Amino acid sequence: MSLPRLCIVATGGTIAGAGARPQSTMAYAAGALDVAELCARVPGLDEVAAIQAEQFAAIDSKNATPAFWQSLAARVQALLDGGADGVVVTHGTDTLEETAYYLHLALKTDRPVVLVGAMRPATALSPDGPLNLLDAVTVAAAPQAAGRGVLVALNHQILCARDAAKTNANRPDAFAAPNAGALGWVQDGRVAWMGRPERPHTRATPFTAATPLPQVEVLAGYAGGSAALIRAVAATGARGLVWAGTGNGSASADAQEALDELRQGGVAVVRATRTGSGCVAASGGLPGAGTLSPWKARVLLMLALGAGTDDIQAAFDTY
Ligand SMILES: NC(=O)C[C@H](N)C(=O)O
Repeated sequence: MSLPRLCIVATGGTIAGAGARPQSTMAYAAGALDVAELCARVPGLDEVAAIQAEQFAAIDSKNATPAFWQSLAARVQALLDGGADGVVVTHGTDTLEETAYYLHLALKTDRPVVLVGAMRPATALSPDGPLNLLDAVTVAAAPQAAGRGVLVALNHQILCARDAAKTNANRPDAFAAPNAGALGWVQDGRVAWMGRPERPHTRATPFTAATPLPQVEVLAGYAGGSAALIRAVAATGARGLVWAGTGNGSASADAQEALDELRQGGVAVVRATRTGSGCVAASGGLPGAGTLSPWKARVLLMLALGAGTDDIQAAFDTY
């Protein structure tokens, strides 16, 4: 039986990080190792799939931008259209959840696309990257991965790109899907599936890598926060603002007044929560982000505005 033909698209991050001190998970250069070195550190990779590897970028994911998402999506789409059976993207963990959700909404494919990263650099005493990469390739090679949209594989878990979130700054088990749980698990080279994404993704959205991504900002609510920051958004040229509100997306009386002014001035404002989990409904004339985190709500708001969507709440209720 022939092996699936997978592409590994490397973008940098700690998974490709190298530092001088083996105990350091802070002082290292993200993206220092190239994709050939990354693959060479994973014994057995070529027994799971026929791998074609390419270096797309070598960035720390804190420096990822919407333009980066678009060019990455265009490249992954080209590889899939060119006949790849699936794609694994190695990525820094800091903004992996944003890139993953963007790809989940913008790619037009049924084939598996799996994002993977690591919390410890490749030169650490016990790096988590090599097993994470082997697991991600194992997931992308699994026939049942097809049609589940973009997946995130780290620390044995398979998460839906819509729900995956970095929930810890240091630990190898940093990723979770607080509102949804795992779609599956990888253990000893075997994949156990637990669920499928409920909401439309990939082929079932109107978004593509060519959808414009207008500027959308995020501001957070906190005790004594200044409404002046909210008012200042109008002058930045932003088309949208995600309000990472306290509790269920609430805003102080001052903040609510400033948010209303912004909305009346034509900026699309969406309420989300700073709590890390839960569901935010529409309130006070503002649409609610539902179970999306503020960062994911920003991705969807950019795409919805870029696609000319009139009913923003409907987009949040759908995707
Ligand atoms: N663990 C990591 O990958 C963090 C790194 N700063 C990055 O996002 O590129």
